[in-house]
Amino acid sequence: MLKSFKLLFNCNLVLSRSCSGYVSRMRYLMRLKEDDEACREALKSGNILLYHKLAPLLQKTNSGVYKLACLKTSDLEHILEKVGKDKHFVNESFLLGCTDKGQPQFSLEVGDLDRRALEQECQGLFVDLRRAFFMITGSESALVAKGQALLRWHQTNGFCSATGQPTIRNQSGSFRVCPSSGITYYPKMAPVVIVLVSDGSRCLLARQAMFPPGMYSALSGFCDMGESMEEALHREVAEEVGLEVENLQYSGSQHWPFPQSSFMLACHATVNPDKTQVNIDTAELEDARWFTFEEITEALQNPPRNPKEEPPVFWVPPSYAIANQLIQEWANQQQLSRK
Ligand SMILES: NC(=O)C1=CN([C@@H]2O[C@H](COP(=O)(O)OP(=O)(O)OC[C@H]3O[C@@H](n4cnc5c(N)ncnc54)[C@H](OP(=O)(O)O)[C@@H]3O)[C@@H](O)[C@H]2O)C=CC1
Ligand SMILES: [Mg+2]
Repeated sequence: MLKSFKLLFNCNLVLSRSCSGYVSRMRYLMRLKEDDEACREALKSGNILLYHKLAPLLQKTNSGVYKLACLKTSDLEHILEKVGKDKHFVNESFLLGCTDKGQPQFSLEVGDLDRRALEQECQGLFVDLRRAFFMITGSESALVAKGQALLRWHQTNGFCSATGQPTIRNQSGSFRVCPSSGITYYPKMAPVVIVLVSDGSRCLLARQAMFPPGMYSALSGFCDMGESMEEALHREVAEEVGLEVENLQYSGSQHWPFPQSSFMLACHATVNPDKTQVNIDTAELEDARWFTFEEITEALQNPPRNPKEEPPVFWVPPSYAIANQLIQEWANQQQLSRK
């Protein structure tokens, strides 16, 4: 009894400590978003992710793998001066978040500066984001995507859509405002549903003509104005493959930076095993097919190393994509039900 009480007490202590750490970090970030002066101050001791025309800077570690480059602000000021730019340019950075230890993180676009000179000074490489996703670890993927998305949003929201006047950012970059109309613009994501449809023993994957050769993914589509996630899901499956789904089960969500920021809402769904005949909307999809557990397991176990150079006949999106999570979950569930 005493032992279990102690255990409970210790658990609560750990929970409340980690919780208060999380809460204080979120409150700190909230203050940086609201207080320009505090944000400028935080930048001085922060880390900055660099992007050249939206391509993030990666650095090779001693062990030969690539990681996202996070430069100290003071180091970056020095580098900027070396490539002929005023060091105060760092103030153009946007706040992304903070590390577990409370160190603020920012992103900065340096597309106007000489790419090669910067790469040399930073001992790194600017890499297209899609390629970068194959080179860095999963935990860095969300941060690098967020950094790019925020930069892109600011680049395309420089003018008020009501007055045509330039909008002005706050220091953190959490909004832009039009001084003339008073309209405040906040960074936006477009909601997208993504669904893995199963008939009980197979799952349905599709490909668009623009996908890399051989890659099939779960069905997806943008939500229409005023639609719920469930309505969008039913509609997209009906539109794209002519099927009626049931038993929707929420799986998770993900911010997706391509081609603009999407907010992916991922679900599983089933169809009646007697009604699995697909009728493809060829304007949207090049192909849609039912895949067996064996085909899926093979694809999950053997992801292509370099899909551009040696595309396999069939492969699924890589692990950083939420489509991969859906496919993994489906395969795990199939495995359990076969035991
Ligand atoms: N993370 C993941 O695992 C996955 C992510 N995705 C992402 O999901 C998103 C949507 O997928 P997709 O199946 O192509 O979508 P849809 O099935 O809705 O098809 C795209 C269509 O939507 C139009 N469109 C483009 N942007 C928007 C918008 N913001 N709102 C409404 N309609 C729009 C396009 O028109 P137009 O003719 O102008 O191009 C195009 O006709 C994409 O960004 C894709 O990259 C998809 C699969 C997996
Ligand atoms: Mg679609």
